[in-house]
Amino acid sequence: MEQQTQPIPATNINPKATNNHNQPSSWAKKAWRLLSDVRAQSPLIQCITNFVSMDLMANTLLSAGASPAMLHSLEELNDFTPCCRALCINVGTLTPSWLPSMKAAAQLCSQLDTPWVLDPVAVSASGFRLKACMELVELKPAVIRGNGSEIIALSMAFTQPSKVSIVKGTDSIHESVDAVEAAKLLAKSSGAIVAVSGATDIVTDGNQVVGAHNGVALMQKITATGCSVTALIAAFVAVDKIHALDAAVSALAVFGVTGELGMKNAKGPASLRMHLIDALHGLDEAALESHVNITSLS
Ligand SMILES: Nc1ncnc2c1ncn2[C@@H]1O[C@H](COP(=O)(O)OP(=O)(O)O)[C@@H](O)[C@H]1O
Ligand SMILES: Cc1ncsc1CCOP(=O)(O)O
Ligand SMILES: [Mg+2]
Repeated sequence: MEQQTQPIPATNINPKATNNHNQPSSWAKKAWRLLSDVRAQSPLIQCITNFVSMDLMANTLLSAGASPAMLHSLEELNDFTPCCRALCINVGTLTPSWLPSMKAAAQLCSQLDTPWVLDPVAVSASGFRLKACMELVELKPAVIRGNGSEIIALSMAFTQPSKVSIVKGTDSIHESVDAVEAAKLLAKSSGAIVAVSGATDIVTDGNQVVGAHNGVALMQKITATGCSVTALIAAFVAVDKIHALDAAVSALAVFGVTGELGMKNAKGPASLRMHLIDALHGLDEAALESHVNITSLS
């Protein structure tokens, strides 16, 4: 049953808040509708992801109401991938033996018009990884989500390959706002919605730029929060593939809000990890509406 809409406290109405209808509360309503659809439809989400993230990613999807499946065997794709509503590909612990599965699954999704989402973890850590990510981008992801350094490097690989800076770790050395132009270029060249996570999560289709300002800095100190929010984007895109930008913004905002709510009970990264999952599972419309902070950055 749909819950009653709560009035929004005046302090939560941001004059720059943006949406398709120019109504301040519209983004919160959209995010709530998408989360409700994920809970109602429980879309099956295939995740071909790194070993570090499998646990948190699966639990994040379950807490949101989706149905995660961490299947990556090439032999299973023809049977399994067509049953999925969306696919999440994450190159965090990439090896040559996994890449053919990633490409085959992405190709299947493109043929079936099933949305898929790419997380280019540590894209510039090696030439092998960078080439693999570029090949995956050619297979038309609906959304690419990375941190600032990853999006800058991946965008640069297509525009100025000789200038790709090597970032060896999985953590960003850039602020997300430093990656806006790179994200726009990557979105235009790939056709994907590009999302950059950070203190402000930025999402663009190459023209429109939206910022989601939720979350807490301690989320960076839990490994695989980035991977997990990418999978959450896949779940939101699964229930509204026509509006991938709205789905990506909403998923990032919802995850950020659960970080803020989880932080109320957390003592450090380990307990935040637990409380964040609990907060996602229990999130209601009133809490979402009063915390969501999304603005236009165009
Ligand atoms: N300084 C910050 N303040 C608030 N939230 C943050 C901050 N940095 C990262 N986050 C949040 O943490 C999650 C993971 O983002 P990030 O750390 O950028 O990804 P990755 O782990 O891939 O590097 C995202 O939901 C993001 O919004
Ligand atoms: C530490 C690490 N090493 C390879 S993948 C991975 C997890 C990265 O997760 P996230 O990008 O969400 O921090
Ligand atoms: Mg990451």
